[in-house]
Parts: sequence; structure tokens; C-alpha cells
Amino acid sequence: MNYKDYIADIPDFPQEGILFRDITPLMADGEAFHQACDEMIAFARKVGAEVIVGPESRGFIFGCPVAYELGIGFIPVRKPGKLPRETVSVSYDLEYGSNELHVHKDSIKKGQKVLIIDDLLATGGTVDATIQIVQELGGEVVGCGFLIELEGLQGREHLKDYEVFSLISYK
Ligand SMILES: O=P(O)(O)OC[C@H]1O[C@H](OP(=O)(O)OP(=O)(O)O)[C@H](O)[C@@H]1O
Ligand SMILES: Nc1ncnc2[nH]cnc12
Repeated sequence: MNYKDYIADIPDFPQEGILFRDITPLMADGEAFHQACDEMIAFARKVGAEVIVGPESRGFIFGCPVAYELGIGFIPVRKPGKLPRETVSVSYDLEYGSNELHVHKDSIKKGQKVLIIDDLLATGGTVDATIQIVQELGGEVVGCGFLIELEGLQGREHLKDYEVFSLISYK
């Protein structure tokens, strides 16, 4: 399958100068979405994931089917003001702004093997912040899986110590 056929390229969204890679056509196609999830599931099995951690909101779209298929848990990483109980948080920068990510403090067990799944790796700010939180909570990051990697933004520089999987790469 040529997954790029299912990604829409939108110039100057959400800001001038950003080429936005829109995954919604892929999500809307049952076969493409299913196959993409299957490839992430294979990676999750390979790295021995015991729990999936996924950043809001597009990380939920791919992280939850993987967790479901493996019969393991899914832990949401959320933007400020969304989680009702005590959290740990980290501030981070991304291609078009900055934010703060939160995870419930009691969500990850010590030594648990964590696979981080998100739709897209750009600067790596989001995954870097997520790794920091997982480690603070005692989890072991065994891999990071993405549908899309924007190679030009060099997000992999943050991920030299980890197994990284991406299905679609743009130079
Ligand atoms: O590698 P980075 O530079 O951190 O960029 C990648 C992140 O940016 C997007 O999320 P966004 O914060 O736009 O939120 P959304 O998923 O709610 O749209 C995307 O879904 C990744 O999580
Ligand atoms: N260029 C881009 N397209 C879609 N999502 C993104 N998140 C960060 N950069 C992005």
C-alpha cells in the first residue's frame, strides 16, 4: 500500500510556512487505516510492549487500536486541565507553538515496558516530553512508533537511545 496516497498535504496550516500532513483521509479509509494499525501492532509485539502511552489527540487514534489488539492498557498523555487526578507534567515546544503535557501520576507501574505511539514525529518535542514523563514515573521506554516522520525536522535526534518505527517518511 502506498500510504502517502492517503495523506493530504495542506500548505500554510495552522500557520504560514507549515506544510500540514493531514491523516484524516487515511483514517477514513477502512483498509488503509487497518493496515497502518497492523504495522504498528507488529512493531509493538516486536519490542515487547506492556502498555501503550499516547499523546493527545492524534496519538489516541493509533495508540488505542494497538493496545486493544495486544490486550494491554492505554495511558493518555494530555494537555493541561484535562486529567482529573494528580499528574506529572513537562513543558515542550513543537513545530507551531509550545505546550505542557500531563500524565496521571499512578498510571505507569515501575519497570513497565512502555511503547509511545503518536501519529507524527516532527521536531520531537512531544515525544521527548512524553519520554521524560514516562521515565519520571518509573516506566521503561522500549520504543516509539509513528505513522509519519518529517525527517527534515530531525526529531530522531531525540530518540537515539530507542527503537523507532515510522510508516511514512517525508524528507
Ligand atoms: O514532534 P513535534 O514537533 O512535537 O510534533 C508532533 C506532534 O504535533 C502534533 O500534535 P499537536 O500538538 O498538534 O496536537 P493534536 O494531536 O491534538 O492535533 C502531532 O500529533 C504530534 O503529537
Ligand atoms: N507538519 C505537520 N503536519 C501535521 N501535524 C504536525 N504536527 C507537527 N507538525 C505537523
